[in-house]
Amino acid sequence: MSNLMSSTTSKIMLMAKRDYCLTINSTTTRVLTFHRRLTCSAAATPRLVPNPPDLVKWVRREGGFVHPSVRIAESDPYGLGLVASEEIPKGSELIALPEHIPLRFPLLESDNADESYSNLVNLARHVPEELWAMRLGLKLLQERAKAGSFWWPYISNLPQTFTIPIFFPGDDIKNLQYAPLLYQVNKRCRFLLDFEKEVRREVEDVKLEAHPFGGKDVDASSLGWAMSAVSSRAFCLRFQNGNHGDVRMMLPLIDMCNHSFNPNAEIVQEQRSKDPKMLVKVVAGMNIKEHDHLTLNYGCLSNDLLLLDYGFVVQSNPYDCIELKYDGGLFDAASMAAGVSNPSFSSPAPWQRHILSKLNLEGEQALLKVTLGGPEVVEGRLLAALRALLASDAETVQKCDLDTLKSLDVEAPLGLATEIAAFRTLVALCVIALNHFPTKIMEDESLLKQGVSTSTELALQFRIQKKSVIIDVMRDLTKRVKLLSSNESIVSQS
Ligand SMILES: C[S@@+](CC[C@H](N)C(=O)[O-])C[C@H]1O[C@@H](n2cnc3c(N)ncnc32)[C@H](O)[C@@H]1O
Repeated sequence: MSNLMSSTTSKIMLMAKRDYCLTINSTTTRVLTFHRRLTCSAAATPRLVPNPPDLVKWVRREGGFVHPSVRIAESDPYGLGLVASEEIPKGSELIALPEHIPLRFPLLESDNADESYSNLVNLARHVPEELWAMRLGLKLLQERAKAGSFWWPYISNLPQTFTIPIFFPGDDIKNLQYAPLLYQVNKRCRFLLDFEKEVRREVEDVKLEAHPFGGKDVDASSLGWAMSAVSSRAFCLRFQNGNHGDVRMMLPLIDMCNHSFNPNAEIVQEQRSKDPKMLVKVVAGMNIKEHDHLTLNYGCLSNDLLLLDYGFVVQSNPYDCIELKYDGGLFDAASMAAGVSNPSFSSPAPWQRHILSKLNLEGEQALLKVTLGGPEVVEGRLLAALRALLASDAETVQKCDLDTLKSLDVEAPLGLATEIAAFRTLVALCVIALNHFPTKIMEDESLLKQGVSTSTELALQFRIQKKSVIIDVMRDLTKRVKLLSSNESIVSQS
């Protein structure tokens, strides 16, 4: 329960002042500061410099290919995007980039032997794997600071600000109303503040030639900018040859494509396209009409990840879900509210414990986070646990394999009564989860209508979507209970 929409006030939060800044335990430290207001409207997505060089021309000049009917254009409300100025047939090559254009962090010492580079690699070692975007962000900052960088035509076209929650005013972080996301935002803010100190310590006595950022000061704000630029734009390419594995890189121009779960374009890698000159290509996945925006699928991502890494939320996102903690006390309470007498979640029998261990819901390494929503509707481990713990006898359960217990497609593997009890418990859990949100969807919607800042709008949209996920799960399960109950009454009548 502790993980579920807790109202715990976070110790670290971003506070709204005239600019955006970050505070720790109420001691104001101006670190993440932007002199322009956060906004995501297209016309107001300022780039790093007012009139950056033409990116299309640069890619072509460097040996890349850009389809003659592809243009950079406003893509309201998504910022800039790529648009077809004429019809483009399915299968057409849209963009191709040679090996030297993507921006990556080559960790091979021989690739870059100078001292400033080794210092950069040393800094990157302080970044945990899950914050990989900061590692590549260090390389981006190095190139941003370098006079005459090869990538300046690309970097100067990057947005000046991002609508990512680490830059939200404190009130809007709270407005998200969802503990798992608040936890991630706070963790990232804390990391940036600590990393700022680390970077300053490491470069303090370094001479100018060896300075990773050409002597320029790097604070939490610029680190946050770089991390956000990378997390919202980098792609992960998979290499089969040369032991590269997965490599994250920034793909100039390709990263002007906005996201859709039904994209009209796709990325093809050099191995598949059999064109050794080009590292990566974008190809039309369907016929693209004149004025259509080119879109790529950034991945099957929940709104938590979309907001945290990209700064936007998708309505009715099929991959959105809510997190719950598997907790005996909470599940007993939900089960009793659903009309089950004497549920055994707090004190499972030894055979039930055995199943919980197999589901990794018990034991030292147990993973207690379970999810509702998304394509699965109920996470398989959670469904199997409910079915097994609400079943009356060990024998019936032990006859079923774990995959059957985990599947929502297998109807009532332990009998109708157990299935109805499991679904009713889930519906009661949904009610508890919904009641944890301090506001109702209708209140959120009327706040949205009042005209709010971009960060408030994003926070409101995010929490509306989370509540909608819960309501959709409740609807789905209630329908299943009704169907099962009618089957049950047919069985008892006959
Ligand atoms: C890879 S960049 C795409 C180019 C970007 N629009 C620009 O102006 O540079 C990703 C960013 O575009 C915006 N974006 C992309 N797809 C979006 C979508 N479906 N809804 C809202 N914003 C989107 C978000 O700001 C995201 O962080």
